[in-house]
Amino acid sequence: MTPQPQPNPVPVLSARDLTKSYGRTEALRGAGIELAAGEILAVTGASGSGKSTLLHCLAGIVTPDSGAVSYQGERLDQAGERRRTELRRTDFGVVFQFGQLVPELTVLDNVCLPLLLGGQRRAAAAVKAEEWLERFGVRAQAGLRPGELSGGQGQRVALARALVTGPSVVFADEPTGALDSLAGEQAMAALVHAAKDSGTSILLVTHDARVAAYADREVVLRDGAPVPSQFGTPVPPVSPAQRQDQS
Ligand SMILES: Nc1ncnc2c1ncn2[C@@H]1O[C@H](COP(=O)(O)OP(=O)(O)OP(=O)(O)O)[C@@H](O)[C@H]1O
Repeated sequence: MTPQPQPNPVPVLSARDLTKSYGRTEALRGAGIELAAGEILAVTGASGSGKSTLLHCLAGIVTPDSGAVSYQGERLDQAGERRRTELRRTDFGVVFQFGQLVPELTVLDNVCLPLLLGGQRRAAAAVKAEEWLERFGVRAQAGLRPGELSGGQGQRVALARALVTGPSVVFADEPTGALDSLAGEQAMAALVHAAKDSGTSILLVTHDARVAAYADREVVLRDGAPVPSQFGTPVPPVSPAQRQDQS
């Protein structure tokens, strides 16, 4: 018998029985999920199935109507806005489809920003930011402004900014959704490499099977709840050669 994937006994992040409605729309209907330390989990599903809402609840951006969200044993759904903002600054990294870089700041300053907000000195922040720009292959662009970057470069800068604080969890909502397939592949490969290197967990929302193939495990949402089981199914490994074939 094929062994069934088991949830990590002490997940870094977990949610159970989440519900969330917007007016009469039930975005989440009893959704549960567990994310292990260092795990890359893809949340997939049709448009409107509740993927982004689930990510927002897990990241403490949205408060569920009912159910529990726990981060390292702390109830996020019961935490105040100040604590949730603090966690997003210190423990979580967030990246969306459009990187949301600050257009007036240089690439380097964009990546320094979360460190400066966390109280680090500028010189130390710049050293760290340059390291992460290097890891994502965009150090040469450090002095440019976001408007001068290609879509792929901009998204890799956004990923560097999400990881520069050394978060435990990165929430990535369609991080390659605005990119062509090659740029998307490069950004995903860089993200997975960096996360595995630093032991960062990633919650990855995507509707793209090729992006989901980078994950360790996949949970499919349908109508606001996971199918077929709360703990998801492992994603079959996809070799780089197969990925090339698919692009
Ligand atoms: N802020 C909001 N106000 C009103 N309705 C919302 C809001 N956010 C989400 N919804 C609704 O909740 C449902 C789930 O939306 P959600 O964005 O979570 O789905 P999704 O799976 O991420 O979709 P997509 O893949 O299209 O981004 C949808 O019917 C959506 O219209």
